[in-house]
Amino acid sequence: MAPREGEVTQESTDSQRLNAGAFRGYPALRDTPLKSSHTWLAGKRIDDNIGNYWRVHDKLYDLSEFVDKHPGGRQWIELTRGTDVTESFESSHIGSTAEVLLQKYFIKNADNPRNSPYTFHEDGFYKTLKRKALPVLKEVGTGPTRQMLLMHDATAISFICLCLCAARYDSYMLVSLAGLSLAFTVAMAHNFFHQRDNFRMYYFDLCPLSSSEWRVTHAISHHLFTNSIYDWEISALEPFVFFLPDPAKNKYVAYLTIFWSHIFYYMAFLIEILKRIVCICMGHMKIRPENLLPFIELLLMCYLSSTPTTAFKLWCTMQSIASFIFVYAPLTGTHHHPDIWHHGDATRTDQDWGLCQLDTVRDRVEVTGNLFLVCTTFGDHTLHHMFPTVDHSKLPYLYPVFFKTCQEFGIPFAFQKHTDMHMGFYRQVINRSPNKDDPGYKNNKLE
Ligand code: HEM
Repeated sequence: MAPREGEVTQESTDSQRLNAGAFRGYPALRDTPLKSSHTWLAGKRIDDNIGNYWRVHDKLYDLSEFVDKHPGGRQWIELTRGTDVTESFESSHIGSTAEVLLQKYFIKNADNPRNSPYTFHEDGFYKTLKRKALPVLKEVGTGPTRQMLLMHDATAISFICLCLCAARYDSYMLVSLAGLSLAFTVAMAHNFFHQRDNFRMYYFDLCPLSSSEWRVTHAISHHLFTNSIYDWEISALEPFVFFLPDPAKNKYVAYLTIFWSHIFYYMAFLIEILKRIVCICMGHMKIRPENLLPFIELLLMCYLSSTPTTAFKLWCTMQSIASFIFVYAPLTGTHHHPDIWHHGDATRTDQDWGLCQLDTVRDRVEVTGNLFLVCTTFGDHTLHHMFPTVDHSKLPYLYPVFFKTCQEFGIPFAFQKHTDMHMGFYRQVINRSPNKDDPGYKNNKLE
């Protein structure tokens, strides 16, 4: 698709193979070698070009006074200064309280059109769905159920116990179980870092990933611009894993991806530590207290194990197993398949944000209906993308209104089989042919 009028061209270079699609320009700093939340936000500030304000739709607001008052926590507002937060604002709040409050901070109308192509029309899919979801959520609430809290605390406690026992007895069997518990704990913590500040979101930091970093690279970037060139999770693995259907994609590298993606699953957590150290040294990040949790685990294991070398080996084994389990499920089960929209594929004419989200995500039938499997393997993913701040334990209540809205808008929503999604992931990483068909569900199933 041709770039729109007024395209931001100063950031584009000849080395960029991809066009901007429906966005105004190719994202600034997208191809920087060390990709982090810092570089993504810095790039977005350049592209959105609104100075020190916050943009919601076509208006600019000064939220400086609101940072400490935000019920969702100061970080969401603080981090997004100088950017267009329309998608975050719309998807994080279900009722009208935030919208009414926002008027207090109005400064002026924006001079330029939004960089993002997504729309939120009152009669569009997303706003209609939100209106239908509101009475349901008023009745059941948006926060976690007791079962959810107990399940999460139980996996966290079992992780700590297994990790310490593994070190005490130098046991690779126990440390493998600790790795499994860690993966479950971290996956469930993903549910919590999307919500208002709460201590369970820090369970995410029990592994070398960072909840604070993921609020940007995952909650703000991936969730709002899924599978587009603004999705950090798409650009972060390039050039090793190239998800976009680019005809210029190197065929041999693409096939090799199938091989090295398996190594990546194991290494992701350990690579993250090296990346964090480099980012801290470059001044892109500050050490946060929760970042020290994996090192505290290592120190405790050194204290209990026969030798520090054994403890280190056990710790690396535990983190690698957790890494494999945590990374594998979302990567192969949610967003990647040749029939799912990726930047470069034909785009729908109606760019309603909710409809575009539907084009980029699928749900596996095998995990739906089981809260533990949903939370540990990224199930109920479509509804989670529509309502990221609603707890996973409350999402099932939204299926009736979701199905009804899909029916109203002629969307033949259907669950997929895990094997279809799994094979689709490998087909997508070697896929070099952009989809010319309209995106969306086709004949109710993926091939
Ligand atoms: C930068 C974009 C923003 C993000 C990512 C964000 C995120 C969040 C989150 C995660 C929650 C907690 C939801 C929950 O757990 O129930 C929340 C609640 C809330 N936020 Fe924001 N927020 C943003 C901007 C704003 C702005 C600009 C306002 C108003 C000026 C606002 C007002 C509120 C209010 C009133 C709540 C309480 C729940 C509600 O009434 O919807 N937020 N926000």
